[in-house]
Amino acid sequence: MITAAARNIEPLVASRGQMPSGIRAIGGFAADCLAMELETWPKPGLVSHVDNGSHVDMDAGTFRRSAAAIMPYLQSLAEAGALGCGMGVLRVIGLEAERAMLEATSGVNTHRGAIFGLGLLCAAAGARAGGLVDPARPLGDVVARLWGASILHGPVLLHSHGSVARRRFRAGGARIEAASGFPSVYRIGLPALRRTMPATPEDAEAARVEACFALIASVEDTNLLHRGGLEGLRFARRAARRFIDAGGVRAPGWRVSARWVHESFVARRLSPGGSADLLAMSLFVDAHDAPRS
Ligand SMILES: CC(C)(COP(=O)(O)OP(=O)(O)OC[C@H]1O[C@@H](n2cnc3c(N)ncnc32)[C@H](O[C@H]2O[C@H](COP(=O)(O)OP(=O)(O)OP(=O)(O)O)[C@@H](O)[C@H]2O)[C@@H]1O)[C@@H](O)C(=O)NCCC(=O)NCCS
Ligand SMILES: Nc1ncnc2[nH]cnc12
Repeated sequence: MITAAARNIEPLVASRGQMPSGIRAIGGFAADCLAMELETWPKPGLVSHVDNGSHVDMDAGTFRRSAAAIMPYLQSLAEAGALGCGMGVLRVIGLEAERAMLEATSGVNTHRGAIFGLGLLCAAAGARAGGLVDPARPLGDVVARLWGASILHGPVLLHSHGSVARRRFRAGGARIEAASGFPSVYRIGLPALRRTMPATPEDAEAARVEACFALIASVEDTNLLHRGGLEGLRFARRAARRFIDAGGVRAPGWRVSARWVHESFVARRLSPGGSADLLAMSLFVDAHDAPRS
């Protein structure tokens, strides 16, 4: 499928038919990672196939429509990465993806953070599969190396919830995370996924729950700051940390404790949307980067 953004970028269209199949699969797999994030429960305060968490304006259907709408743009980002495009082109595609998301959700922001972070990882996967960088280099390093400086010095959204929270609380947010090569993915999300070593589909969901809680326990999530201020961020991190320190999904009766944490977030209207995005990114990286020996 050729997106409006890709129509504006002639080399992308001209070379699409010649893209190796490994590159052609990147966008679809990234959308699968968004679906796996959604199909994870209990996830404190977040929307899932089971309930709407702390949200009244979106449900699982909204997220599914959003993921389907942005999938072709994630694929365009992979192809742009394979063609060696700079941040200017990636930003055009990213902004088009945000518009497609808002159209699919009737104006609700479901995946802006994921479009940005997962989108950059798709571009990095494209660059690596296209032979533009060392094939052993982790995707996060590829993002930092190829686009880190432009991410930090690019235009800033002045009125987003995230930018208000970042200014008010001096938080880093999605741009710092991406420009530094996604430390939360590599140091927190990915190790949590891998240490729980899924053997069955049910175990795979448990591994995603573990990674989600581990991320909430450490990420400076501007969504939590937006909804709950510093108090909300601290509450969320402490509750998630207690769950992990008590053994996480390896503790007997973990589902009951995880559900209790989920309900305590809903009672406070807290929603760690940044950690949800980082969970999807961890799943993407888990499949693309070999474990370090
Ligand atoms: C660079 C942008 C991402 C700019 O966005 P912004 O200025 O808003 O920056 P951040 O605050 O840093 O966060 C943006 C979103 O990223 C997620 N996020 C939050 N904290 C982190 C973190 N520490 N690390 C990584 N990611 C993080 C989070 O996204 C999720 O939350 C969104 C829902 O938010 P909101 O609408 O506020 O939701 P509600 O609480 O529901 O609102 P109300 O009900 O109260 O009304 C959702 O999207 C999740 O994904 C942050 O929101 C970027 O947007 C940008 O510059 N884009 C331009 C395009 C571009 O450059 N693209 C590059 C190539 S793809
Ligand atoms: N499952 C989810 N619930 C709420 N906000 C999110 N942002 C990204 N994924 C989310």
